[in-house]
Amino acid sequence: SLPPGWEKRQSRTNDRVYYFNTATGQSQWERPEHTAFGKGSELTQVQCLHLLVKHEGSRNPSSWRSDRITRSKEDAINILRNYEKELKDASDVQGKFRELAKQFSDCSSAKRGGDLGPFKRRQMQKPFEDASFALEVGEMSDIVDTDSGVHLIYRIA
Ligand SMILES: N=C(N)NCCC[C@H](NC(=O)[C@@H]1CCC/C1=C/[C@H](COP(=O)(O)O)NC=O)C(N)=O
Repeated sequence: SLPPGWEKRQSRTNDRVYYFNTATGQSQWERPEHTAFGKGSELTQVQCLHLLVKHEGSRNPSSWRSDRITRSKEDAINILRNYEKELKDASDVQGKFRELAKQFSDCSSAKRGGDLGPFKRRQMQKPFEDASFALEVGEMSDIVDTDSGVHLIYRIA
């Protein structure tokens, strides 16, 4: 399928197909490889999965998994590093991510495979927002640290 923001159109002058960039309004013959909202243009919203591991310093150290989360931040990071290794070896990264988030994420989004739904800037804590908006679709973050705990983020849209 085409990268987000592009439309395939039929040229009237000759029966060739061309590609229309709905973000900039320009057209081109070549099939686009990158999203129409290139690095330059401002992304207004993204959709990400996340896997949150809380620790004793989390702003809300409890979750559907545990009434009182007492693990150290260091242990939380080590736990995420193990998931990160598993994900990097996975053939279906998104499927594996949803599976791990469902089982282990300390966020209520676990029941949706870690899916937070689409969000705009200024909705999530800043480190999470910055990491999410810097990802390409299909890319996973490094470990991200917020007041909620430590996260892995996977951008899906
Ligand atoms: N718009 C959507 N879907 N929900 C509102 C999100 C509010 C936002 N939340 C976060 O930034 C944390 C870090 C990234 C995800 C997230 C989820 C937190 C993590 O768990 P908690 O620390 O709250 O116990 N659980 C839900 O909010 C915030 N500004 O506090």
